Amino acid sequence: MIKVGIVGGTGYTGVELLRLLVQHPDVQLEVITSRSEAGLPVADMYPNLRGHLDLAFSQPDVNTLKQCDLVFFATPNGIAMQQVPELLEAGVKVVDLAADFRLSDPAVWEKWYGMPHACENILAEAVYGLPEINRAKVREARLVANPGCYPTAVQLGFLPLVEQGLIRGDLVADCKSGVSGAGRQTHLGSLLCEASENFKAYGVPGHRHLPEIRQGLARAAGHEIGLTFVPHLTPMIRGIHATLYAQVPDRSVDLQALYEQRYANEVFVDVMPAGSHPETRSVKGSNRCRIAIHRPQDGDTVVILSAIDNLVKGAAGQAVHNMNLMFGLDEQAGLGHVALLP
Ligand SMILES: NC(=O)C1=CN([C@@H]2O[C@H](COP(=O)(O)OP(=O)(O)OC[C@H]3O[C@@H](n4cnc5c(N)ncnc54)[C@H](OP(=O)(O)O)[C@@H]3O)[C@@H](O)[C@H]2O)C=CC1
Ligand SMILES: CC(=O)N[C@@H](CCC(=O)OP(=O)(O)O)C(=O)O
Repeated sequence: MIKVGIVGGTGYTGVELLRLLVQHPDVQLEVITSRSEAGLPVADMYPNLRGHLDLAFSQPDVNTLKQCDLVFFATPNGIAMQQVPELLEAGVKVVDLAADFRLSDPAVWEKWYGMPHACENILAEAVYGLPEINRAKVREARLVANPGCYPTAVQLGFLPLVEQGLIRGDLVADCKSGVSGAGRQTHLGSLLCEASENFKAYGVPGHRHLPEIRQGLARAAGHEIGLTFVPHLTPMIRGIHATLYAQVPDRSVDLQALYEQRYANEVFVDVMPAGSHPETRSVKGSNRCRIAIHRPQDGDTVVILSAIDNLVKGAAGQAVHNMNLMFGLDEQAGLGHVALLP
């Protein structure tokens, strides 16, 4: 059994990790931290875990975490990078659900996250944990940077086009997220009266996922790619829906076949029949990304639709997938959940 710790067990991604890990055949949960709830049995706070987990929250303490084989950080940005060097030194593997190790250039990190990077020296060894691109590297990694939720949906949607060099001009990613994407901490925009019966764009001048998506697409293409990324907040709890636009002048390419071949061996990416409309509820609670390709009759514009659950494929599920790869387990272990519909 792999001994696992979670730093930040009271947040939405933390409790989603717990939901997945209590059902994982190869995992023993050792440590679940919370500064605010230390001492409280986890199942008292999250009754969905009653009967599945007999463990209390504890204060984050690096010496206790060193007893684990792997630690997930489900904490705000800037926390993991303060403890990761010591954990790696002690032989503990790490998956960070925050952004601390996603951007390879520390200057870009500082620009977008507003603080200097605490351990630039280990940035280079961190593997960007999108298994559909980096499976082999994740298998060898000690430190995995779990991708952001929007970057997961957008990169998986654009990758086959970008890898084949089929795109002309800039890309557009028009994305919508449920409110759980903002986390469990209190802030005005997440209140029922603010977020329900409402729909709005945000972060238009520049969202911190923009450099992450551009970095991933540039690596796939071998050169920089222009991208307009506009996130929106929708009145739902879970889910991301990305409507992606690309100029693909070459009409001779069978895009449906291209996508089907690219993801043929990817159990967590479902290329739907041509002309489908993936819905967020068709991935709710599951680790799937569902993708559909639309090629209108006229013009060069291709429209790709991509849907994920932000807390699963966009966070905790992808983190468990990465753990499975890092420990040579069945990739699907603990991730067999069918989406909740309706
Ligand atoms: N929500 C989402 O859809 C996604 C989130 N992410 C990322 O995952 C991370 C967690 O997100 P989410 O679960 O939504 O966040 P939440 O705000 O819901 O939870 C944050 C957790 O971190 C703990 N925490 C906060 N500060 C510290 C600290 N200084 N030291 C140790 N623990 C701390 C909190 O518990 P306590 O204060 O009691 O210690 C809490 O358990 C974030 O970096 C987020 O950007 C990534 C993809 C998707
Ligand atoms: C709806 C909402 O607020 N979503 C969050 C993004 C999700 C997130 O947690 O960011 P990371 O993936 O970088 O960790 C936001 O736009 O800031």
